[in-house]
Amino acid sequence: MFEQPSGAAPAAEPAVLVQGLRKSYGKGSSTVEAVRGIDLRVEAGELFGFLGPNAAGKSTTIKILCTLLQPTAGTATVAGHDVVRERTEVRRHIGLVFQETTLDDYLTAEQNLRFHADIYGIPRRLVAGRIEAVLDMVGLSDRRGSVVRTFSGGMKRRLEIARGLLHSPRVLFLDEPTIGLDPESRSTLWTYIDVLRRQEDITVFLTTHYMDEAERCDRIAIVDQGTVGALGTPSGLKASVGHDRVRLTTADDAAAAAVIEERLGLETTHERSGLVVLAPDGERVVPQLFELGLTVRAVSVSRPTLDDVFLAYTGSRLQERMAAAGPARRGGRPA
Ligand SMILES: Nc1ncnc2c1ncn2[C@@H]1O[C@H](COP(=O)(O)OP(=O)(O)OP(=O)(O)O)[C@@H](O)[C@H]1O
Repeated sequence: MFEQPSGAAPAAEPAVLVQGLRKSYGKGSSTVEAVRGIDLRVEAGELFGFLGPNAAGKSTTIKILCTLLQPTAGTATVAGHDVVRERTEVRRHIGLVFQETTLDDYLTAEQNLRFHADIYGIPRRLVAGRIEAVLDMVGLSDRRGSVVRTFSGGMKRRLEIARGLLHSPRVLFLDEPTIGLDPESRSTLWTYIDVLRRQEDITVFLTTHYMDEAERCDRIAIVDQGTVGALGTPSGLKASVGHDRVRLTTADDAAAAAVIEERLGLETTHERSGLVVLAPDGERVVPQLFELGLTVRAVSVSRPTLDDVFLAYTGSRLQERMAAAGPARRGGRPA
């Protein structure tokens, strides 16, 4: 029942395996069902994304996978270890970067990393080399001696990723890694995430509400109200919601619609912007429109986006939901 990543043979042991996962907070009438039965399988080496609006249950799921919360029901394994019964083993194999920063502002970048190396019991002879490697990976080697409070938001996030990688985890969890960063820092951070995926044999599991970040993933799960609405590759999910849209302005849109439907057998709709032709391959339709002898004044082709996928599977647009939640709701708990 689990969908495999395209092109890759399923590995013997998945990086993450979740079955029937549920989590409720509180008791009685104030119970919040944050996760309502999630199943998923993430293969080793994947960049897997959890895409969803505020309060969808993304952070709750990630916290369960990182052993920081106990599920109410269901099971989950990470790197082959049960998140409830084998917490120590799970923790040894994972790296975490959460929304809230947990760096010590008064220590240097290197001191923060050494502190982490001590906690994880990384053998002393390996520590210097490993610190060098992870700082290099996130482009902070030349700032190793600077105290963290002098860092920008983007640099801090990169240092946190370096720290998460220090003990060579098999799965790196990133909970909204670019939240609060400006567009340039977001883009820089993604450059480094790409570098680390090339250099480390690692699975990355991330949560996001940004469509462009979801596009970068090998596969994504669309999460809403504690359940997975859809799961697949970004291109597969987009293909699953249907057709390209060819927008047209003609001398007579009603007459054009009739000709297109009759001669090309394609469905049309009228929108404020003009006539829209729905076609499996929009680019092929454009020359056919001219061959029909229509007086076309403007034409454009657009493909379904992940936002269209989100709409198809949840009944509303992600950005509308985020806007409705408001800036004060970001990362917050229920009022
Ligand atoms: N400690 C808690 N106590 C009570 N309710 C909680 C707690 N943590 C989360 N919730 C509730 O569980 C639901 C899911 O929250 P969660 O943080 O998992 O969502 P999310 O998708 O990560 O959202 P965000 O993008 O805002 O971080 C929300 O209704 C939230 O208010």
